Amino acid sequence: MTDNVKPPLIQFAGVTKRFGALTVLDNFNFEVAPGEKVTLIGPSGSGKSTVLRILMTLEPFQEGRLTLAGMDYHEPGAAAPFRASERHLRNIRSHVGMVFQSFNLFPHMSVIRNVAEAPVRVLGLSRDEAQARAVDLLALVGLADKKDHFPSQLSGGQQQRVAIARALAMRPRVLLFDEPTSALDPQLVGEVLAVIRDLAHEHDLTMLLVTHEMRFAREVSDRVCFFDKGQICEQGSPEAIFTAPSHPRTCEFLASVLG
Ligand SMILES: Nc1ncnc2c1ncn2[C@@H]1O[C@H](COP(=O)(O)OP(=O)(O)OP(=O)(O)O)[C@@H](O)[C@H]1O
Repeated sequence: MTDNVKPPLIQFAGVTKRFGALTVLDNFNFEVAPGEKVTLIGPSGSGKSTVLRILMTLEPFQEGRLTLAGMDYHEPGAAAPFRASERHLRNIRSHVGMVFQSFNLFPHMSVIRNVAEAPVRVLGLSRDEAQARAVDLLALVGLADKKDHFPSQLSGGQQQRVAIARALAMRPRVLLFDEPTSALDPQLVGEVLAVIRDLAHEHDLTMLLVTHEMRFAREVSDRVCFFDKGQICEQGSPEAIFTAPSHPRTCEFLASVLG
């Protein structure tokens, strides 16, 4: 009989992360399979964003092991805090896309250049190749007609859709979303969630999301993890977590956010 279980794409093994005296992750273990869509939910300050920021190499961690597609974040003999050379971190980062709360577009570049720039500079694509890729991705997020606009000419929802296209342009192994709609006016949230929902349903991309949008988490996730004080207290299918949570902290949290 063949074993169909794929090795994890992401593996946190006993990771500890401290900010000075504050321990945010304590011996944290977490795996994500290729193609899986996983949502982290939980109270403010529980460490959800820190997990994404570590994956994006924006934060070092002190103990344990983290791998992405078999690549170890730490290099033997490399110095703290990252215990990896800048070159090594850059290589890992090129496989990870991240969409932040604030869209962080380059204000002086047109929309198409915002999307095409990193594939040229980091991946070495020709301008023509990168622009063709950008045109396709702008069509995917419904912004083909805005390619020559500048970020200041777009709504927040449109800017966030450009940020999604920009992250996809690097063809990442994993796409991270850190509260992608928190900075948006309520009437603009839907269009961004719709783009992410389509991506989740139609692509085999691995996605890790931190969101306070519970209905959305339920719709897009293969697995929902409830986070509290740097630990996953409970995890399971959206159905299991939202309709039959078993951990008292999950029940308390969901009662507070769902009313
Ligand atoms: N750069 C930093 N320096 C010091 N403490 C930090 C730093 N970044 C985060 N923290 C602390 O680490 C803890 C976890 O923060 P994190 O942002 O990961 O939580 P979160 O679950 O994503 O919360 P939220 O839902 O509010 O974004 C918090 O207590 C936060 O104050």
